[in-house]
Amino acid sequence: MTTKYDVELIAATKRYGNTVAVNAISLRIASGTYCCLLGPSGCGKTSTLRMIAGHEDVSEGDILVNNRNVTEFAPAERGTAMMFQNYALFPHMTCLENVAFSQRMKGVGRARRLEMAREFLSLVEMSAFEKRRPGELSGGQQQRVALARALITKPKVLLLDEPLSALDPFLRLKMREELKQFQRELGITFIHVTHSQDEALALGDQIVVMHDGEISQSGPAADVFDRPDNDFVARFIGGHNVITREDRKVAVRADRLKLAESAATALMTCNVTAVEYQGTHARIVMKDPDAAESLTMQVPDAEFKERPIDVGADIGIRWEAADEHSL
Ligand SMILES: Nc1ncnc2c1ncn2[C@@H]1O[C@H](COP(=O)(O)OP(=O)(O)OP(=O)(O)O)[C@@H](O)[C@H]1O
Repeated sequence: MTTKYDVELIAATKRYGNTVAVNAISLRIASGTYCCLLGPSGCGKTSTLRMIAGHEDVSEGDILVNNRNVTEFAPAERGTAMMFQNYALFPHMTCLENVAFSQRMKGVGRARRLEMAREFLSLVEMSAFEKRRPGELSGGQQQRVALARALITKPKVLLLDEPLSALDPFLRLKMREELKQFQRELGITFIHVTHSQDEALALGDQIVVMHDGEISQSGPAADVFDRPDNDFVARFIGGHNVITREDRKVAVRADRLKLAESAATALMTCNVTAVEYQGTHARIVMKDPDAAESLTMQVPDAEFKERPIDVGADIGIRWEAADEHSL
């Protein structure tokens, strides 16, 4: 079966004056999938999303949505909808009016557009709040209204710019689950910008790691986590140590480093600089005296209780050859 792609970027570049925010990136996003654009601040994620949405001109290259070249199209003509970081709801309108707004702009009659808006408010379980204004809602509720407002345009692709960043940690997890559920139920493509590795791993069928305006790696979440292509991805995606072994660099996951049983089985000796107890495991930060960088090891809770490790101790560590990933 051939894969169908909803979004394709062909050597897309975004320049602001002399700043190259996005440098000739090419990317394909399969239909009906959840794609996360992940990377540190300033790497070009938002510019990429805004080029897809049509809120930002493309300096060079092309954007295809549903196999149509939309590079010169206005945002409303692209088959995409955008959900903004601060939700951008109109404060003077009720939830119902906010959701119905795009249909009013399209000239849909009042009765029909309110009926449609009610349908989408019901989809996000916000029917009971239709008469409230955004200022009278919690962050999570505002987010649901913003989602209904984006979905009412029946987009092929929903673009989400840091949609969870304004929420407290508890609500963030709950809304994260809900976004994934909506995406599955609706079967449309979601492209979600985040700087959170956890969020990208939890949500993304495809993760696109960006760095300095370029794509460092793109692939299924488990591939990007288990088989980082380079140092940047290994470090950024978290949970990996980059270790130099006889002039080659390897990545080893923090949960795959072990305390050596004896000096003879140790591959390295490190000095412990920090110990953080984290409930299910302890996070041990240590330094190889011959290297500039720190290493991190995760020790399961039971093991840590049996063999506690103190700051300042010199410990031997090892790992299995199968857990080494060459960079
Ligand atoms: N309107 C603009 N004018 C000039 N430079 C800009 C503009 N918008 C973004 N940039 C620059 O382009 C680069 C990429 O910015 P972008 O907002 O796409 O990054 P990002 O990865 O989304 O960052 P963040 O996570 O901080 O939002 C940055 O160096 C930024 O300073």
